Amino acid sequence: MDRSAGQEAAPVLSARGLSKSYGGNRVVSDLSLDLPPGGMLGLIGPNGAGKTTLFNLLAGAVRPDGGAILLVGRDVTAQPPRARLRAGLGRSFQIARPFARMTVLENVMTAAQAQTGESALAALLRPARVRSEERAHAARAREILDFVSLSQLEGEPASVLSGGQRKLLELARVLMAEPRVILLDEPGAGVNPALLDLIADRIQAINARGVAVLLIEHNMELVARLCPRVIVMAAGRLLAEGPPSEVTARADVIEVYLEGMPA
Ligand SMILES: Nc1ncnc2c1ncn2[C@@H]1O[C@H](COP(=O)(O)OP(=O)(O)OP(=O)(O)O)[C@@H](O)[C@H]1O
Repeated sequence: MDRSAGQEAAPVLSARGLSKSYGGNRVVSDLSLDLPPGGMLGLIGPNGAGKTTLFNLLAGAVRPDGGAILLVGRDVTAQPPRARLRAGLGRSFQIARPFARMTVLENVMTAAQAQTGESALAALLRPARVRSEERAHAARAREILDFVSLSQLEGEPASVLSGGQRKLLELARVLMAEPRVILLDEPGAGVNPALLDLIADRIQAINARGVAVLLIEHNMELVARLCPRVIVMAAGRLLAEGPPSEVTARADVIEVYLEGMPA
């Protein structure tokens, strides 16, 4: 079979038959997905569908009961989050919790993948090298803060940031690790419309630089704006996949959303 014509590039991130139960409750069930390099895929579904648990599995925060996760073609299922981060997998959290007393700049710098400066011993033995690495991290953190429009707040404690600004800071922290794929958990939740526009624009810009994005989001306008394709999860399973307008018009998708609504 000739697969060269129209052949898609190998996925940057794949889930193969992932499952996870909590106390007999199957939260993720035989779930598979592929994220192509530089792709942008939405992950939608009603509350409790298992979306965040899937993120936890992909990022390594939770071990699956079954199935496998491949990052750039390598099986990382047994690897801890830090190793996956080093291999290029970044993630943001639904509830951004910056270090409140640290400055905005320091918050971004702590997300750098420390090399020499990671150990106190290195700081003692190679202080010049550690200092020069710190300067490089600060310069890069400033570039990223500029990119997310938080430069003016770099010296302020993170505690002064609004909800939307915290989401931007979270994005900046993810970028500091120079990921090739990012998992974004509800970047638009609780954000005012003006900042939402900025966040959407920045996510698009990150994706345009070749970073693949898997995005959990309840705001369907935002999903439709950002994602050419979405997958729908319901009760831990993959229910549907396709362009947002097609998927959200499906009767089975509408039904699972309605089931979660108060009567
Ligand atoms: N650590 C845990 N222990 C027990 N049950 C859990 C745990 N984590 C998640 N669950 C359960 O798994 C189910 C799926 O939760 P999850 O947070 O993954 O859903 P979600 O699709 O992200 O929901 P939402 O859109 O509300 O964030 C829920 O019923 C939740 O209570």
